[in-house]
Amino acid sequence: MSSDAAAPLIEARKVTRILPGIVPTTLVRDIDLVIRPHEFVAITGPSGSGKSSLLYLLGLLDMPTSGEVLVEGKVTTVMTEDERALARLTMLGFVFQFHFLLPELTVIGNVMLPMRALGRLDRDAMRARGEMLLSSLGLGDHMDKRPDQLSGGQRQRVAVARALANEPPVILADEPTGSLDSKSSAQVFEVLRDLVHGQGKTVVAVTHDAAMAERMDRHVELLDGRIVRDEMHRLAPQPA
Ligand SMILES: Nc1ncnc2c1ncn2[C@@H]1O[C@H](COP(=O)(O)OP(=O)(O)OP(=O)(O)O)[C@@H](O)[C@H]1O
Repeated sequence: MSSDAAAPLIEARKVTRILPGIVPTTLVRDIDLVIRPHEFVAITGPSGSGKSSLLYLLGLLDMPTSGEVLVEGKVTTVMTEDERALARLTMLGFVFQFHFLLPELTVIGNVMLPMRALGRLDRDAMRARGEMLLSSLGLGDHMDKRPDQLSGGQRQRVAVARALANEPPVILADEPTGSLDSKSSAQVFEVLRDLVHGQGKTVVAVTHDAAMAERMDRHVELLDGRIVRDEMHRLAPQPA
């Protein structure tokens, strides 16, 4: 393995996030965490332990009160908002518990949104890429439907396709199976697992599901905003 292959994709260094107020709320405290290529990382912990807050900080959707988040070795706190937005669009894909698809757009229209925001492809190329992504996720017959014509599991797979639109190396998922029945949940889990083991992506997913966390490669557990466990279950697979 070259040293480049193991270079961190995302790194939190002594990250603390405190919400100001009459009684300030500490969301996470003193988080040190290194996310490397091809990792499949579960973030678990009791309700209110700071899982979503940590994911938002790693995803540059929120800023630390102190400490640094680095993306590909670059300190993001000193970036301009435009530079952070570019890092988000190119490096990170997001999947949330509730899919957040735009109801007025078709499935393919939703998947093309991040490509439009980045503005690097023309319309035909965006559509072709969207079709390829949706077909690869078993949604080839649903591209021109609206999100409300799909099942919950299908909607969540559309959300995964949208997260992959700009080919980011990292997918951050907040309870991606939290609103699904067990069959759809298993399907979405397999999609995420294949992103790592089949396509060499990195997936970091917040989950309440202990069984799901045990099936992922690394398990980070939070309690009261701090990391209390960080275990590798198995080595991250290297791409062929
Ligand atoms: N905007 C906010 N205003 C006030 N308190 C907040 C806000 N966001 C989060 N908190 C508090 O910060 C703590 C951490 O919240 P966070 O959502 O990160 O936890 P979590 O582990 O993801 O919880 P859950 O599993 O219930 O989603 C909680 O005590 C929460 O109530």
